[in-house]
Amino acid sequence: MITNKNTPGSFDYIEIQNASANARVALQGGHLFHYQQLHRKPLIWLSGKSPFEKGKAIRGGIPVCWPWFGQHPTDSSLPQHGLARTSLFELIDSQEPDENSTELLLQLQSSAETLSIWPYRFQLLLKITVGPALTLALTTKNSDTKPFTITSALHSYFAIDDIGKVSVQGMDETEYLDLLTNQTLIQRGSIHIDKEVDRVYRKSANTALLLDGTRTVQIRSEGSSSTVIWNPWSDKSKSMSDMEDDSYQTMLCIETANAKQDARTIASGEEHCLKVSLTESV
Ligand SMILES: O=P(O)(O)OC[C@H]1O[C@H](O)[C@H](O)[C@@H](O)[C@@H]1O
Repeated sequence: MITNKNTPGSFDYIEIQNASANARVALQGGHLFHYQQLHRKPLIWLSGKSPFEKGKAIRGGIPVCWPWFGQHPTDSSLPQHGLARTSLFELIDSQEPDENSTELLLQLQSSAETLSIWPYRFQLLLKITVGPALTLALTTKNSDTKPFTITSALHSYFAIDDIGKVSVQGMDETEYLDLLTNQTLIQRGSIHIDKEVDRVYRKSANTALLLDGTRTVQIRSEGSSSTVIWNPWSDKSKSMSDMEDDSYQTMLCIETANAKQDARTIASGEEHCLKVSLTESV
């Protein structure tokens, strides 16, 4: 079942319920902010202090960072993580192929407003499939006459039981850029988090595993060879108005990205798809 809903502040979202899972997707940002398999805990984390306000990004869920990830490369006055996450997408198609699966197709197209921030014509399509797995496929189509270069991320916030028990597998021997120190290092073994972490793993494998002591999540990426791992830890959580002080203990971002050297140049008329598929097992 697909239902149009809105919060008391008139923040529009779509609620999906089928035989295997339920989910919620805001039209602002094409932002999935809830996904939960039947009889399981939510897989995707959402801050209890997240604003649902027009023009402000939701804290949690899977923000679409596009057409740049992080700070704009030349103009730091432009919004962090690009223009998509605060722009209004439209729902252009929805399907319920069987009782276990629901598909939404959302679109953002260039407009006078986007052109004033980023001077290229584009069509951005986000296909979200809610079922036993959660899949997001973000397709960038260049409808301009000149090529453009994007960085981007499907910035997934995972709900976890206890950050102290988390390990992320699949990055052994992978080079990463530590965004906190600007050092390039090599990962040895699994990733464990015991402090603030903000890293871009380069040439990362297509599959990573997140284990938190109670469940395992398989993260399969396509069209991406960079993965961002982020946990703000205690001090930064306290400094962020949209996070609860101890929320760093129950969330971890593992972001399927085209970040840093993994930027993609798309020729006029061409397209690029960044995709992630999440499957949970106990
Ligand atoms: O606060 P936001 O703009 O949502 O960004 C949240 C985080 O996103 C990514 O993980 C970046 O690598 C971090 O540097 C940033 O702090």
